[in-house]
Amino acid sequence: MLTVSNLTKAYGGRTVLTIPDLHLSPGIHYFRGGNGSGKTTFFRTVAGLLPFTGTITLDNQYDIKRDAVAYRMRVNYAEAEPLYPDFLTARDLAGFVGKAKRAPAGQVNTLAELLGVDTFWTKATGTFSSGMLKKLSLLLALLGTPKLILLDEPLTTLDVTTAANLFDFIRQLTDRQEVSFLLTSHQDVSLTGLSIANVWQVGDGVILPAT
Ligand SMILES: Nc1ncnc2c1ncn2[C@@H]1O[C@H](COP(=O)(O)OP(=O)(O)OP(=O)(O)O)[C@@H](O)[C@H]1O
Repeated sequence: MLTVSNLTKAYGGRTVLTIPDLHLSPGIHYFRGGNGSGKTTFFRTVAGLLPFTGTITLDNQYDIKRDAVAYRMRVNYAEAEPLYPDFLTARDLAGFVGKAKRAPAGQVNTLAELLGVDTFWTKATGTFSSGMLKKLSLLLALLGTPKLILLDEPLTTLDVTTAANLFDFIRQLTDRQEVSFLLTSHQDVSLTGLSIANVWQVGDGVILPAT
């Protein structure tokens, strides 16, 4: 599903990740590691938000650099701590992102109800609690017809009902083998109820299968 080759990611000349060769099969992948180990850097790089050296290819077809638009249409990302321009509403952002990601008719409203974003649809994000920001970021990451969704710390600040709805929805998508997910969490991922077959340890600048 995702192939990473000869990747090096540095900030200001300091290398924080080196990934010679990583193949991720379809399904749900959990990345664990201590604070500052490189999980968010890896996710932001795979999402196409950070420059890097090397190659990232989706489905042996879409190269993140060569096929930049096609790749980004198929890879969505929810930040661990999302921030938006504070004057925009949930409706504004879902409208923009839904259009950019070519969301199918009705998808925005269905997801807004699933995640409870409909209850604060027209409020400015500057007035949101951290849980409301998290719900909106998860909604945005589900829009369109992605093949891969990256969720950085989806459990933090999410209320129990919304978390159950979200993970039920993810289970349906992965059962139908439509979408793959990469997750990070400092909390117990068994709380998601998802069957996570692939666990990776991030640390010392590398990513290795967890033992
Ligand atoms: N914008 C940046 N500029 C410089 N260094 C950065 C930047 N972002 C992250 N780093 C460094 O890169 C390393 C990896 O950070 P990253 O945020 O990827 O870790 P993480 O595993 O997501 O951590 P956490 O679990 O605390 O969220 C750390 O040493 C961090 O200091």
